[in-house]
Amino acid sequence: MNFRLVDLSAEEIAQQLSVVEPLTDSVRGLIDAVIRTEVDDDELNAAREQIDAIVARLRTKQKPGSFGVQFTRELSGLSWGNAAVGARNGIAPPMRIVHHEDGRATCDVELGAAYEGPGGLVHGGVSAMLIDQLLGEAASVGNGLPCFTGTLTVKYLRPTPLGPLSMSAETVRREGRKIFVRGEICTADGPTVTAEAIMVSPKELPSRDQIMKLRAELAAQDGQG
Ligand SMILES: CCCCCCCC(=O)SCCNC(=O)CCNC(=O)[C@H](O)C(C)(C)COP(=O)(O)OP(=O)(O)OC[C@H]1O[C@@H](n2cnc3c(N)ncnc32)[C@H](O)[C@@H]1OP(=O)(O)O
Repeated sequence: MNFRLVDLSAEEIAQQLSVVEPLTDSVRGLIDAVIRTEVDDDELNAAREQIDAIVARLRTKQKPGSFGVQFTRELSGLSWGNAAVGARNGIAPPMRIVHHEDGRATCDVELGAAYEGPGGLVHGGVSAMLIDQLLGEAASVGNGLPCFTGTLTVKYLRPTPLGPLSMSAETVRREGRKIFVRGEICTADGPTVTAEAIMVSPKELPSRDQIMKLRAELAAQDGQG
């Protein structure tokens, strides 16, 4: 797993997010506009040239590979490339704000044209991804144990319309490193999707000793700087 410590304060993270989140929203706007625009072919070609120029501008300085998951010294995870919730990922549905209360995770999301499967309806794989993420967060944050999805079972009760949706997830029980969770996606008329999962906290997570060693290395770098 691509795991890295970064030396950023809460203020520095907030500052970076204040720049990155509007950029990601603009990318989401671009994706939506490309799907729905009715301008003519000349306009489409002109738009493509402008988009290619922006891509070239961003590529002048770029990380190799993926964003990975960076952790602060306080061990907050910055998974900004994440497919479901990445702050820098315009493909990720806009579901970054997740509330945790009494072991229950809840989240509101509004899905537009980019998430369509059947006409006017949410793609089943998108529903599975959204609920998988929330189930994982309920298991991980609710139990203080970082978890991977072991088994995910999704039941599509009725079609999920594009538009505003609310989601919830909670832990049902825990057996050692296995956390059994359940959740649902709802419209104002009630659930459209229910899901159950077994989330497993991997035995090969970086140990506390490894994390402390990385923190000590960062502190030593500070001393040299
Ligand atoms: C805030 C964070 C939100 C996170 C949301 C993340 C959502 C994701 O997308 S995660 C990515 C998708 N998932 C994966 O890629 C997982 C791939 N699989 C793996 O990495 C491993 O197989 C993993 C971590 C599931 C288990 O590995 P490991 O720690 O070696 O488990 P292992 O020691 O064999 O088994 C531990 C227990 O879990 C059970 N178990 C193992 N794999 C599974 C499974 N796939 N499903 C159900 N149970 C399982 C075992 O039976 C065992 O149970 P028991 O203790 O009762 O005998």
